[in-house]
Amino acid sequence: MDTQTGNTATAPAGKIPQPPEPHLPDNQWGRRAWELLQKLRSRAPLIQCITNVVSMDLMANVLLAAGASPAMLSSLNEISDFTPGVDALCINIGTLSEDGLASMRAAAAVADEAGLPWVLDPVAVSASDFRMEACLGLLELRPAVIRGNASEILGLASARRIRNSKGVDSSHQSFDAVKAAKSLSRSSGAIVAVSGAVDYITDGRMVVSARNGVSMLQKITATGCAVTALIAAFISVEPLSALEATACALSIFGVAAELGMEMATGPASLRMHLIDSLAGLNEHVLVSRMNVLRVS
Ligand SMILES: Nc1ncnc2c1ncn2[C@@H]1O[C@H](COP(=O)(O)OP(=O)(O)O)[C@@H](O)[C@H]1O
Ligand SMILES: Cc1ncsc1CCOP(=O)(O)O
Ligand SMILES: [Mg+2]
Repeated sequence: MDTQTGNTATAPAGKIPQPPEPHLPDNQWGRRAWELLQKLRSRAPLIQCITNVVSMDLMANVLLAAGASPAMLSSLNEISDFTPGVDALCINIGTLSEDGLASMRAAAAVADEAGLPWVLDPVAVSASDFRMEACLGLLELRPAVIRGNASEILGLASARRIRNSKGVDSSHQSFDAVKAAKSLSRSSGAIVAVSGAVDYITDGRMVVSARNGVSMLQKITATGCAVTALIAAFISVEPLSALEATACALSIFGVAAELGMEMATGPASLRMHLIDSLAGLNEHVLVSRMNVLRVS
């Protein structure tokens, strides 16, 4: 129940105020993830991605394999016609330009106004003042979820470019950014996910860890971008439980990578087998492999 209004229907994460989500027992995550994946497969939500040029192919294919319908439309001239009709929006600043930023702002403003959930991926936010300022401006348009690697979350949470950041890859471990993630979640109203060997997801109060995945994911470009888009797809079918939807998306992506790794001989074949494994994922395999635990 919304603690401020007394309504049983609550605003999606990012649309403050947001009461804490109830705590899901550790042994229920597999069942919950399967439920959400089935919803996604049956509804085929339309996910608009305004993203970097490196990631478009993998992102669209991961969304399709999961059951969503991706659309990489990004022209400013199309936002007012197209964005109000989407189920969720994914914004990724990986190859940011002036024009791209104008589209991102316009689309996020439409989403905010319409109550559509949207997700921010602050790629390499510490690389330039331009990126940092762009992200800080986008935060004002209330993303439901922010997903980044540890260096990105540390930078964005401090609102200052961190010195030891290294382009798009992380120079920190995910655990090192948990405190920053909680603080960013509280200041932005968004669910914040830090990816890495262990993924951490927080609503500013509780922290959940998702422990699936394989280290070779770091050797395939745009896996972080793709999992952010997957989060957008999951929150579109469960907007009132954005923390659970985010943890399930990260975990399902990790399980698909583990299954793919059993057939892969290197990063290129892992990319292919990950997509196949995601498309073919069944309940038994998902439930037996999922490894999500509440840590605080
Ligand atoms: N060492 C690792 N072991 C297992 N999974 C990993 C590892 N590093 C990253 N991942 C996974 O790879 C995906 C991309 O995460 P990450 O590399 O942190 O993002 P980015 O590509 O944005 O830097 C996530 O699903 C994450 O869980
Ligand atoms: C290599 C590169 N350069 C700009 S965006 C990009 C892709 C980054 O993808 P990810 O954040 O998923 O590693
Ligand atoms: Mg990234």
